[in-house]
Amino acid sequence: MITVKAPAKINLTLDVIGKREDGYHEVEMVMTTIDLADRIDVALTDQSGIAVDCTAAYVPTDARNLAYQAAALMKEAYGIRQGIAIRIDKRIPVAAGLGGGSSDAAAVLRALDALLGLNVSREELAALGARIGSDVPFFVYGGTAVARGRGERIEPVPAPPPCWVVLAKPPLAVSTADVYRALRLDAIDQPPTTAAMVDALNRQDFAAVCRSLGNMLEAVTFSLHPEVRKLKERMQAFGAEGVLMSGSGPTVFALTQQLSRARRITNALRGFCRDVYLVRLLGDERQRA
Ligand SMILES: C[C@](O)(CO)[C@H](O)COP(=O)(O)OP(=O)(O)OC[C@H]1O[C@@H](n2ccc(N)nc2=O)[C@H](O)[C@@H]1O
Ligand SMILES: Nc1ncnc2c1ncn2[C@@H]1O[C@H](COP(=O)(O)OP(=O)(O)OP(=O)(O)O)[C@@H](O)[C@H]1O
Repeated sequence: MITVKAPAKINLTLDVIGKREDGYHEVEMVMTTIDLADRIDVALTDQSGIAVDCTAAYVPTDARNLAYQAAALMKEAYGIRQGIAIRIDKRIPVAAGLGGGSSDAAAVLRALDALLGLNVSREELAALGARIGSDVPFFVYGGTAVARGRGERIEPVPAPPPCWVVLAKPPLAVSTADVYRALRLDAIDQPPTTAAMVDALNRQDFAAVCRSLGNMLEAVTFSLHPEVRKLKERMQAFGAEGVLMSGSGPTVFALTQQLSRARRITNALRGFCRDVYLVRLLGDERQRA
């Protein structure tokens, strides 16, 4: 048996470039993994099938589970005859914009590769992951990266300078497909920020990282759920250096380099939001692992 961590991500940027023939959107975004992670046990069994068990009762454990799909793809691609048992200790909020399901899938791809000594290249694992979901290849790499295409083309970049991340998830689930469907490309009124973010990361300039935060899906989720905009405004008022919604939402995060400020924001948020987390970014060490 092997136990692996499946970290959540936040989007530092999310630029939508256009709509593609296949229905997906062409994006350019910077994502970074954070120290909030599911724990996943993966074991080989005598039975031939795949069994998934999850501590969160409302997450499906059948073929709809992205970790299940990862195991099924590995079985097919590498002729694995044994059964596979997966146990997910769910700590990442579900349908939150933090990529929990995608990270679980990537963790299972990496775990089976290690457990069976397959030595599959990262590129090949990422290509398999892309068949499960647009965010899975990013999690095969982890760390900080620019994702292009529909999210599957990954280019590692330096992690942001060390800082604290305060996350707040309002009590609602957001469907990524619904948000992309509601997006009107001709109504986007903010400029892309990915190039400026990559420049800020290369220069390790924290103030510029905060200035370059941007997410073109934010306005869409705000219009579907006005309370998410209110949450962002509150977090800004509490004095965070940078505040943004992650992915398709509804989680909003704040960045700050001062622990005392991070604690103050966290405590202020706890008054009216149940799901609040104070975590660190995962730095470059994951990128090298
Ligand atoms: C919002 C993000 O999480 C940002 O990281 C990703 O763009 C979404 O990644 P994901 O959840 O892995 O998405 P997928 O499972 O591949 O797609 C879910 C649905 O979102 C829409 N979708 C997703 C990615 C993309 N580049 N364009 C899209 O239009 C499609 O309608 C798709 O049916
Ligand atoms: N291993 C899993 N963990 C969580 N949800 C899963 C998993 N497998 C499938 N799902 C389904 O996927 C849906 C989205 O969950 P997830 O937590 O991955 O969303 P998300 O964080 O918004 O992801 P993204 O930002 O990639 O869109 C859930 O409603 C759930 O039913």
